[in-house]
Amino acid sequence: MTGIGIKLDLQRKDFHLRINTTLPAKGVTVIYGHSGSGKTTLLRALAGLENIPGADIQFQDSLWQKAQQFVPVHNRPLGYVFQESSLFEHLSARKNLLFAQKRADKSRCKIDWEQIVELLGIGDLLDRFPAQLSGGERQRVAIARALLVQPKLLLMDEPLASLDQARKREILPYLDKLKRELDLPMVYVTHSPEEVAHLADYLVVLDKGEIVASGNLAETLTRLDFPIHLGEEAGAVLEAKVVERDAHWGLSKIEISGGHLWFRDNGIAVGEYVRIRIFARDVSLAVTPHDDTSIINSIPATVLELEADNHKGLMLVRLQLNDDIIVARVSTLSCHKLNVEPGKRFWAQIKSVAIVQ
Ligand SMILES: Nc1ncnc2c1ncn2[C@@H]1O[C@H](COP(=O)(O)OP(=O)(O)OP(=O)(O)O)[C@@H](O)[C@H]1O
Repeated sequence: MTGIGIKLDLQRKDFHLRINTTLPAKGVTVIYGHSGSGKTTLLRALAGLENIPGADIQFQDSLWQKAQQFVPVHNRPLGYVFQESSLFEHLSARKNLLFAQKRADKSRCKIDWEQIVELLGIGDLLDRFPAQLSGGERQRVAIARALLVQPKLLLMDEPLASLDQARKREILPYLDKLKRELDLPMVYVTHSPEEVAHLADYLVVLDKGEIVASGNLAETLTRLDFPIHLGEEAGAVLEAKVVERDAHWGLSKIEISGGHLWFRDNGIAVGEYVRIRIFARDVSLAVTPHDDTSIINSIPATVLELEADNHKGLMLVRLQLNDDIIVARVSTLSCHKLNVEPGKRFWAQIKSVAIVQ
């Protein structure tokens, strides 16, 4: 098996957790849901911090739990980062890291000290004790410590939850870097839409102990039957690369799978990858590409499906642009006039693009 198989059924007073899924063993899987939906319990069961009778847990070819067999947490090759950093208070940051390094399985020394210290920007903090670190710095050291155990899987349970907004913004780029530079699968629990937009490759949405949606981020976010709104609006998150900057007009050109888009330049260098959000309200449809409108972005798109929005005058239309999917909010009248139906080709006019930062 190539993924992470999880099957469990747990009844606790009025809380019932029922999971039967296979998560990818690559990239970042985000488990997203409201408080009390069962995210932490699921992560703890996967880690072996919780022994749920009858559960089946398999990581690639290794059985971690089945019938009477239960591999305890210290024998599972994983790193765990908690909501509040669990550093040893009496040890300096360096000694906390050395402790992890000693515990590491020497046969798997893939992640090296220098690389981790550099990636997490903690070189200047190593001689400080946890009490001398800010919340964000402590979490960076805690992540480094989890990585120096040389895990095959990194589990993170709301690692930014105890931080204020400014500190969260400070740490997200480090998590982005880890994701891009380490070939390490991660399962990341959060109830923050911002962290989903930033980090998720695969999304699992939990509600009252059940998975109500799961799949690749683009697929899951753009579902019309169960719209998951990151923030106040339906929309899509896409990966893009900055390919040109036009200083004269103050614009940047980014490449997505279906073509390119221009948006307000915000200083990101050519060659950098970014994630962008395109809200359904900013996408309209046209039969032909226009140059008589103020909208500069027009991309060929095929209608996948459409569904009534929560107002009868509006429809949500799911559109395929090569490998990417976006959603447009269009009036029911326009859908009727333009005869919008699955399989038809249009030009998606995209009014604005938000960079996920
Ligand atoms: N050890 C326990 N004993 C009894 N009930 C528990 C225990 N741990 C969690 N629960 C209950 O199980 C349910 C799911 O809790 P869990 O912590 O998994 O949710 P969560 O989605 O991670 O929530 P949050 O985002 O608030 O951390 C809640 O109703 C919680 O009160």
